[in-house]
Amino acid sequence: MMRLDVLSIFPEYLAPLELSLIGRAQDKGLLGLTVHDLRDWTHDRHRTVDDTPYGGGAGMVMKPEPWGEALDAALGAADSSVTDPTSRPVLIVPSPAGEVFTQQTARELAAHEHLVFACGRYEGIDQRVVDWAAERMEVRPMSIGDYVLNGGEVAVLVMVEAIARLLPGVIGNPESLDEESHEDGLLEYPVYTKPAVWRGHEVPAVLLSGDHGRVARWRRDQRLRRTAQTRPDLLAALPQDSLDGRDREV
Ligand SMILES: N#Cc1c(-c2ccc3cc[nH]c3c2)n[nH]c1N
Repeated sequence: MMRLDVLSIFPEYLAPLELSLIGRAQDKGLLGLTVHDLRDWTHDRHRTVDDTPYGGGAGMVMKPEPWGEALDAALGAADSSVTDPTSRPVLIVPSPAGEVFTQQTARELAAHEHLVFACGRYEGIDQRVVDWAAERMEVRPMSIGDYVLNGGEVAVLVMVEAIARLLPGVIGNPESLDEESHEDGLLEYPVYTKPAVWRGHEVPAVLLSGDHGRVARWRRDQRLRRTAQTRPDLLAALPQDSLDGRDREV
């Protein structure tokens, strides 16, 4: 069972992870999620987690001491002598300066036994926390996209959902993971359900034909057209042998 620990000064921000698929996966014992309040590792009356930046500048920086104690607790008796990389904890630090989180990243991280997420706020976490942690475990500063958020919690919601849904048993029908956007480099095909006509818009006739071969070819064509139109960069990145000659004529 994968273990996920999330450290934040706003633990209630992670409440949505108790819902739906992720919540049911926890109930089924497919993953273990613990959200920690970073302030539990402060020792002053005001439960202080931030201070002014060395070198001056606007805003505040998150103090290293609470993070050090919180990570000690989250890592517990993590056995640093373990050689299998997927058995060692990974510390994921949401940051606009991190590597971009993609479906490939989600697949990689879904293979690990223990992920720890450190949600920063203010101007960020004192860099020494990352440097200290990197002496003990894999540390991956991670960005969910080229825009600026106010903290790491939203990014953790995104990453945990993208990772957890790949774990065996979390998604009811694992076949629904196939042909999803970004799973194999192409965008997904358009989907339709009843009624056959809605506000003058008809379902494509091929989908009513009962000819599974034709439907499969149509869906493949739609994926290629959509990708070429909306994300040509993804087409360009596809391995040469993944598109047959016909595909290239899209
Ligand atoms: N991941 C990610 C982020 C962030 C981010 C993450 C953490 C903090 C802590 C203070 N400000 C933050 C912004 N902004 N944009 C992204 N893609």
